[in-house]
Amino acid sequence: MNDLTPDREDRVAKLKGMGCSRKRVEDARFTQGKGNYVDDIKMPGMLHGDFVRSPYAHARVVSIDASAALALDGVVAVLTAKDLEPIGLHWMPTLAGDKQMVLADGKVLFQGQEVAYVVARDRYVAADAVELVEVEYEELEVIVDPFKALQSDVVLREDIAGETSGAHGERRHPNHIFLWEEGDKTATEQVIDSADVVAEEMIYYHRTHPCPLETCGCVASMDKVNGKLTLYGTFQAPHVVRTVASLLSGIEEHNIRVVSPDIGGGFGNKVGVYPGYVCSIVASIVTGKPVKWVEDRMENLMATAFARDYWMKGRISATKHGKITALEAKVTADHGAFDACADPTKFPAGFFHICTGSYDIPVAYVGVDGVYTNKAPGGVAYRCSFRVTEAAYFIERMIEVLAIELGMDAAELRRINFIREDQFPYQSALGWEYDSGDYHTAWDKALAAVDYNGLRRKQATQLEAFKRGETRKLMGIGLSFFTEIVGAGPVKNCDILGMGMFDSCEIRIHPTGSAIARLGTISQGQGHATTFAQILASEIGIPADSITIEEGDTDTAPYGLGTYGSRSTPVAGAATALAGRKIRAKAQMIAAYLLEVHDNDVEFDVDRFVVKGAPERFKTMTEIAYAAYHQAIPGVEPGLKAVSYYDPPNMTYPFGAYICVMDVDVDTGEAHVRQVYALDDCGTRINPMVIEGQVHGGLTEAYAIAMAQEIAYDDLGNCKTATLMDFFWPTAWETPHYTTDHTETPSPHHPIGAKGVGESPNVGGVPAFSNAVHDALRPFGLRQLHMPHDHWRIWKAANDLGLHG
Ligand code: PCD
Ligand SMILES: [Cu+]
Repeated sequence: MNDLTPDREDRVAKLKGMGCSRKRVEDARFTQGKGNYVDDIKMPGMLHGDFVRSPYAHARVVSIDASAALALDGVVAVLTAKDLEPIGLHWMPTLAGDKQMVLADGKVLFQGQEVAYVVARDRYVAADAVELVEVEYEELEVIVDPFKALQSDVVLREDIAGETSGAHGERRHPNHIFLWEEGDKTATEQVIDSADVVAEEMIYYHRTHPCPLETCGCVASMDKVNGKLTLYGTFQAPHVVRTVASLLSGIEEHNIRVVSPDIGGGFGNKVGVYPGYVCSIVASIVTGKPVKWVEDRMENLMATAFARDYWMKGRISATKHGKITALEAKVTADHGAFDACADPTKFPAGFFHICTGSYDIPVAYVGVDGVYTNKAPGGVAYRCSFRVTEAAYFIERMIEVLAIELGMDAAELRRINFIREDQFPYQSALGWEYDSGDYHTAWDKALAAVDYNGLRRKQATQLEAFKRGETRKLMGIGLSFFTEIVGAGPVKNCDILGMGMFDSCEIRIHPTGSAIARLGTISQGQGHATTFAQILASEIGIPADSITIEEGDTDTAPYGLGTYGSRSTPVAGAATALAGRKIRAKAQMIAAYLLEVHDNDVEFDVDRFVVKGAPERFKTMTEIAYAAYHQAIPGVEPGLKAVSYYDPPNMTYPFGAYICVMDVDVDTGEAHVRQVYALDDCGTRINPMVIEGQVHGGLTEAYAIAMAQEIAYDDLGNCKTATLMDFFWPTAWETPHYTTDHTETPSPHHPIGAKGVGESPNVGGVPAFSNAVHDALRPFGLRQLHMPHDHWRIWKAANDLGLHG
C-alpha cells in the first residue's frame, strides 16, 4: 500500500504535512499590519496605567505625596502599597517560591522598581501625572556584587531577614537565597585532586535581557455586572496566569478569561507575573473600567525579567590522553532583589545540571548559591530552556581550557569524550537520562563541511603573517557542541508552583472535512499555526490548509502550561499527534461501517481509509467526517472530536555542532565573523523552513549576547544599558551570514520523534562565538575573557597581552 504512485505522491503533497517547508500562514497578517497585539486592543471607556519608579537601587521610601498628581485633569487614581495592603496584594508570590513587592512597601530594592501606579483617562496624562507624584527617599548602601552580598552586613530583604530557610532550603546569610546541589561532591573532589591533568577557571555569563520587540503589557477588564474578569496580555502561559489570578483575587476561575493575542516575541520575558498585571486588575476592579498598561522600552530593560548573571567556577580533570574523569561547578547566581526565576519548582537553578554537556563524564558535582543583590529580579530562560545556555557555555569553555592544559586539539578532545551512540539512553552523572543522540556523526559532518583541517592551516598561515607584521588581524575558530534539554514535564518532577507541566490539544473536525485544533501553548512568533497543522495533516489526512490552529484564549483552549523552554513541540506537539490518532481510530470505525467490512480490514493511507488488498475501495477523510455527523452509525456517537492531555515520560535532548570563524583586529578590537556553520539535530523535523528561521533568529541572539549585549550596573546600582542606544540589538547590518545543516535522530519516546529546536541556536551559538574570540588570541596566552566580547573588551584583552607593542 505504500508505493509512491503519482496519485499517492500527489495526495501526500496536498496535505503539506510533516517534513514540508510550508510557508507560514500567520505571515500574511504580520507583514500587512493586520496582527492584533495587546496595544491594538481598545475598549470603550478604557483607562491607562503608568508607574512611578524608583531612581534608586536601594532606599527607604519615607513618604509618597500624590496630591498634585491627583489634581491633574484626567487622573483617576494613584495606587500605592497602602492601597493594596488591605486586600493582601502589596506583595505577590513569584514563580520561584519567593515573594515580590507589587508596589514599594517601605523600601525599594532596585532601580526602576514600581513605587506607585497612576491611572488616567489617557496614556499621556498618566505619564504627566507620574512626574507629579512626590516621593521622598532615604538612600541606603547599594550592593550589586553577589560575592560582596554574602559578606555584607547590609540586609537587603528585611522582610525575611530572620528566616534561616526559604523555598529551596537553608539560607546561610540574610542575602543568601539557597544552595542547590546535585551529584557526588566527595567522589568528584577525590578524582580531581588526584588527576593527571586539571583545568580550573572562573567563567562569568553576564547579565542580559530577552528584550522582545514588543514590550510587556495587558488590558484588564472587570465586568462587575456579570462578575467576569477578562485579562488580555502578552502572556507566554495564559492558563497559569488565570490560575494565579484566581488564587490571588479570589475570583472563581470560570469567571476569569485570559487571552494572549498576537505576541511580538517572548523569549522568556513574558513567562512571569509582573506588578503591572496586578495593578491593572486592581485598578479595573476599583474603577469598573478596562485598564491598559503597556511598558516602554526602558521599563522593559530595567524592570522586567533579566537572564543569566551566573558566576561559574569550574574544575575539570582528565587523563594525560585527554579522557575526562570529573567535572565540578560551583556557581554564584545573582538573582537580584527577589527570587523571581522562572524554573520548575524543584530546580531553583533550572536544568543547569545538564552541564556535563555531550560528554561521558563519570562523576560530577554542581553547587549553586542563589544570592540577593540590588538589581532587577527575573532569571528567565531567554531562549535556553532553564539555565541551559549557562550550562552549555560553561562546559564548552571548560573543554577549551582543558584542551590548552592538555596541549590537544579541542575538536579531537570533544570527539574522544562524546557519549557514544550505543550508550543511549544515557544516564548522566548529574541525573539526566538523555533520550537519543549520535554526536560523532554530527561532529564529523560539521568538521568536514567547514574543512576543519584546512581552516587550522589557514589560521596558522595568518598567525605567521601577523608575527611578521603583515596583518593586524588574527583568525579564530570557535567550536561548540551542545546538548539541549527541552520539553518539561514530566509532571512527576516538573511543576511551576505545583502546576504540573503537561500540555494539551483538542481537535474538532467539521462535517465538510476541515478542522480546528486548540492547544495549551501560545505562539509568540514561532509559527505554531503553521506547524501544528502539519502534524495533524500527516496524522489525520486533512490538508494543513484546511486546519485552523488556535491558542491563547483560556475560555476555549484546553488547559496547558504554555510556550517557553522549547516545550511546545515536545509536549503539545505530542498531545496533538495523539489527539489526531484518536480521531483516526474513530474514523477507522466509521470507514469500516461505510465500506461494510470489519474495522481491522481497513487501513489508513494518507488521506483515506482503504480496504486492505482492495485499494479501489476507500472512504476519504472528508467523506468520513460528513458521515460522522450526519449519518446514523450503530454503536457510534455522532461527531468527530478528540482531546489529549500529554504528560511526557522524559524530556527531549536536541543537540548540534556549531562552528564560527572570526577575524579579530587587535588594534580596533573589532571581531568580524567570516563564517557560521550550524548543524542541528532536533529529531523528526516538522517544517524545515521554520526550523531554519528559528536557527537564524537564535544565532542572531547568541551573536548579540556573546559580542556586546548586556545589562550593566554601576556601583550605585544604576542600570547603564536601559535603552537601545546602549543595549546591543543586532540589525541586518551586524548580523552574520549563516549556513545551516542537520542530522535527524528521532526521540524514541515522542509520538512523532520530534525534539524542540527554538532554543538550540542560542545554547550552542554563544559558546561558538565566544570560543572564536578566545581561539584568535589564544596563541598569545589568552585563557578566559569574560563576555560580552565588545570592541573595547577585545582591545583591552589584546593590550593586556602586550599586542600593542
Ligand atoms: N522538530 C521540530 C521542532 C520544532 N519545530 C518548529 O519550530 C518552532 C519552535 O518549536 P519549539 O522548539 O518546540 O519551541 P516552542 O515551544 O514552540 O517555542 C518556544 C521557543 O521559541 C523560540 N523561538 C522564537 N521565535 C520567535 N519568532 N519568537 C519568539 O519569542 C521565540 N522564542 C524562542 C524561545 S525563548 Mo524561552 O521563552 O526563553 O524559554 S523557549 C522559546 C515551532 O514552530 C515548531 O513547530 C519543527 O518544525 N520541528
Ligand atoms: Cu538560561
